[in-house]
Amino acid sequence: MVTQQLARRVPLIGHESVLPETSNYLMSDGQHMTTGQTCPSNFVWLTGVNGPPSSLLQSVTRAHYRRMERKQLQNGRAGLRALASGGGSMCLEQTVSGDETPYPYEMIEESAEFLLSRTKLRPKIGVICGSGLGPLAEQLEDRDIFPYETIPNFPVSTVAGHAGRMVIGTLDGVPVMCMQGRFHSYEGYPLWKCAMPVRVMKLMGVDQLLVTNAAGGINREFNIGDIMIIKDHINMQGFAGDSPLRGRNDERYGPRFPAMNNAYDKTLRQKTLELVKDLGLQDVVREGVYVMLGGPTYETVAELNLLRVVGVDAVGMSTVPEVVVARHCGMRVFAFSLITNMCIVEYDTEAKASHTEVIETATMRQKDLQKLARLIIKIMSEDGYVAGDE
Ligand SMILES: O=P(O)(O)O[C@@H]1C[C@H](O)[C@@H](CO)O1
Ligand code: HPA
Repeated sequence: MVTQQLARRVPLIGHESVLPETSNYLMSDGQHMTTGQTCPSNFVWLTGVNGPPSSLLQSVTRAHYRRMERKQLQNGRAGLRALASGGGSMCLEQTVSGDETPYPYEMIEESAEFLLSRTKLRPKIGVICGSGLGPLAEQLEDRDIFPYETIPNFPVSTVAGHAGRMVIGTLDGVPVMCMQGRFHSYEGYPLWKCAMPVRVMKLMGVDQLLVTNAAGGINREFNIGDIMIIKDHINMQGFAGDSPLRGRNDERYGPRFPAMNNAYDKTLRQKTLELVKDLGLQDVVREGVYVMLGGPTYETVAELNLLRVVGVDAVGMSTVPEVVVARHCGMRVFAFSLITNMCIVEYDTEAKASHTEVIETATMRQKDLQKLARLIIKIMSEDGYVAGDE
């Protein structure tokens, strides 16, 4: 409460190096600083608009600082860390690289505990719904629904076709937690933040993950509406030095250098391929290699030609960070792409890739996608995989 009032009442006024007039500053680590002392160089001051809100500021505790920090991170204005307050001012440390630092274990734990304390279900299977694939979550029964903005430390979805809710419920009696909407790096989120919900799932007890996405078909044998089971990926952003695991490694999740061969579980793929016949989907289900590009632009003809040469079957803008984080913490992963459009590889055409086409194809294929998702969840639950089983 106090932090919200602060956020509204105190504008940013600029940089100072010496503490202003008020004599006693409470540091976020519980220490005091006094007038004339020099603050560390990266900081800014907040000062009351209509006179000093001193009683308000003095009542700001360390917990409030932390909450404010999270608000700043969530609002995308990461990098402001409460350092000291007193009288009419508050000193905020500017951590310029703040948003590059993955959330500490405790913040992920806080999100997990928030959800666990509000649902009776204990899902061991997680699902991430891609663009236009959110209706999968409508299939769940006994649902507890959590809009992302209500979950501590969660980013928010900003893309059409991504509702932005965590839905926990049962599918054919199996408890499942389902992200109805995901986060992409083109929305401005660092890769670790795109994938942070996977760690929340992990701390809630999830050990198998079904990841879905919409993708453009590069393989010329594919058709719009096909479903490609992902057998491998090319982590293009990894080539450029970015990774959701970049930064200090937390061994509580997994090792510094996780293997990424067999990222997409072979047993699950084989069983699914055997059983799609029973769903009548054998003619539309394929296997292939997915590449993630950063987006939000769709690809140029030259880029698509390059991707085909290196063995890519479908191209998208997601999934890889989530899979990397899931594999790092020992989850078993199955992923599929809905081929929502065929990539345009001719120069001489007026045709254009569009998100409208992506959503329309996804809407058209909902029923089959739901059948397939049910099948995969059944296979996962009957297998009874426990993290680390491999
Ligand atoms: O979230 P996914 O990967 O399913 O969404 C794809 C990639 C872009 O977000 C969008 C482009 O149309 O669809
Ligand atoms: N390219 C990249 N991402 C996509 C596409 C595409 O053609 N279709 C759906 N997501």
